[in-house]
Amino acid sequence: MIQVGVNGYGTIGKRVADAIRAQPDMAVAGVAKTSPNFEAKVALERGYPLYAVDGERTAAFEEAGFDLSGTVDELVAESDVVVDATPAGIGAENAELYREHDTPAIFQGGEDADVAEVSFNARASYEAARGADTARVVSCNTTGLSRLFAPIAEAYGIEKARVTLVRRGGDPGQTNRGPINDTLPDPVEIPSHHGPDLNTVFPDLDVDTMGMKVPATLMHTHSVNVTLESEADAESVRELLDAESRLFVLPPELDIDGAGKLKEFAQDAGRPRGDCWENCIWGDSITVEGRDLYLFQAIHQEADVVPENVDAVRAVADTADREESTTLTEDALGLDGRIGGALRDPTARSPAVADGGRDDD
Ligand SMILES: NC(=O)C1=CN([C@@H]2O[C@H](COP(=O)(O)OP(=O)(O)OC[C@H]3O[C@@H](n4cnc5c(N)ncnc54)[C@H](OP(=O)(O)O)[C@@H]3O)[C@@H](O)[C@H]2O)C=CC1
Ligand SMILES: O=C(OP(=O)(O)O)[C@H](O)COP(=O)(O)O
Repeated sequence: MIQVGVNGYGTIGKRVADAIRAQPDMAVAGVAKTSPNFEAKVALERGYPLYAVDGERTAAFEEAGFDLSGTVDELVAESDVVVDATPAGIGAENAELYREHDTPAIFQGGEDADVAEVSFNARASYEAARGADTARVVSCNTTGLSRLFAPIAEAYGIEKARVTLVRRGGDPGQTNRGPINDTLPDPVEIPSHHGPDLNTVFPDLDVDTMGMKVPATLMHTHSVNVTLESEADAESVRELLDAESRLFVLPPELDIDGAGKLKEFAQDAGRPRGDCWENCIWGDSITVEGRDLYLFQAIHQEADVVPENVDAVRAVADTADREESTTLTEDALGLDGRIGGALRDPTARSPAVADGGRDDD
């Protein structure tokens, strides 16, 4: 069993902890937070040992009636691998602690690329992370684009890619985020940070990205244009993408017009928290004109990096190759590349549903 500490139990950390717990070869050593809020209560109810970020915070947890197992320093000492899911910039501050303990660490996309040896995407850079001391799971948007570009580059070659990213303003619980009544070029500079970030995964990819922020919380939407190096047709591209386990090519008969129905579908299908771990590509949007491919995809920002974090743990622990790890991850989560797979077989519920994961306590 790989003992995994999760430092930062917010939007990403709580999902990663549940996904780790669902794996047959991993256990959650504990989770760490700064404040004794509802997520601390959920962590304890799910049976995760709870740690405070430092000794100064322990009194607040105790006053709120939450039992602590210690501080982050002790959590790192208990862990074979740490997943750092703290807010952007805090991960870099924590890097020294992980080094001191000689504990391999996985960082998130809010950190600069130089926080880690490898920019990680399971489809594109798994092998580069094997046995590394540090890896950074690239951001939700970069993860979504890496999953898309890897098979396209292998099958057709990419001469040039152009992406407009229509980004959600904040996550559903982030009441301090916006915009609430505007559509912003964000960042206004071109390329947005996503293009250079993609180049940390695909050094030779010629890609331009433009970012926006809009008053939405559910998902990001990407408008993608790829000039291919060789001829293709829409049907063969659809088949290529449909064969990828972390890409869900939406069939038109589902009549899903946006992120709202996607989330509803995921909830109806029994996905924990209504999470869409896969990229959701509108099949009808896949169009090829000459060597130009066009499509729209939705990225559930809270969810797509979750299976990637699980694979990153196996990569740095060097316990499995890419094929073994991604298969294990997907089987344990019930990630079927369809979202509605569970609907077709009512007895086949995701093991990660309802109780937060595998019950091995
Ligand atoms: N949200 C998203 O859509 C995505 C986020 N990411 C990246 O993932 C990372 C985490 O983001 P997200 O989950 O949204 O962040 P959240 O703010 O939702 O969660 C952060 C967690 O870290 C805890 N925390 C705060 N400060 C510290 C600290 N000094 N040490 C340890 N823990 C601390 C918080 O605890 P408490 O609440 O008690 O203060 C909270 O549990 C960032 O790098 C982000 O860029 C990547 C993809 C998508
Ligand atoms: O990593 C993300 O987005 P990004 O790829 O646009 O930087 C996550 O959606 C978090 O972004 P945020 O910094 O807008 O919360």
